[in-house]
Amino acid sequence: MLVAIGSKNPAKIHAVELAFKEMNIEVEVQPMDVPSGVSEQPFSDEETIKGAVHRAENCLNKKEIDIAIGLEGGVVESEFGLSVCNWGALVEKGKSPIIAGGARIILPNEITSRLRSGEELGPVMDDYANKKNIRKKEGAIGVFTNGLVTREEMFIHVMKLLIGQYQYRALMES
Ligand SMILES: O=P(O)(O)OP(=O)(O)OP(=O)(O)OC[C@H]1O[C@@H](n2cnc3c(O)ncnc32)[C@H](O)[C@@H]1O
Ligand SMILES: [Mg+2]
Repeated sequence: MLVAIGSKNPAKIHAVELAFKEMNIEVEVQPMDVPSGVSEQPFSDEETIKGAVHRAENCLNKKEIDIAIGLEGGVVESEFGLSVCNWGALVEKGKSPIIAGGARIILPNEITSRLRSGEELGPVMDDYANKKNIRKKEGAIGVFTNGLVTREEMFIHVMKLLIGQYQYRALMES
């Protein structure tokens, strides 16, 4: 089975590959550079979900692919502070998108204030931790959980929520 992923970010690509592998489903994963159709830094669940769905749909439009995955990161305001959010979409040709969300944590104020003034989480995290390309590696969630839950691991969980729902739908339709 050929599965497209609408990103070239290794943390996302690995998560897709590892999730299918863990579930013993053989797939060829094809990373594709596609637009998310939302801002570089989505600021709500709705915008982040939209980005995930657009990424997946744009893969389907581009090539003869049966299933496409979109994974999108964003932030969400709350009474307790700004949290990271991550959403995934699995899109099958001719069917409605399957959607699932990932674990979230509240970001520290020094990160939050910079995001509220228009900066993007990726570069802000690199600056804060004095590292390069955190978004492609452990992610903000990895930094602030002391490496216990990485961005890849969080996306693997999102992928399992997507694949499980995909299998359930197939079962119900059979
Ligand atoms: O190449 P793409 O697929 O776009 O991957 P990305 O790392 O840019 O990730 P998103 O576009 O999905 O995330 C939106 C923004 O939030 C940033 N971001 C999201 N989650 C992050 C994390 O865990 N650590 C660091 N930056 C993160 C990211 O760099 C973007 O600025
Ligand atoms: Mg991005």
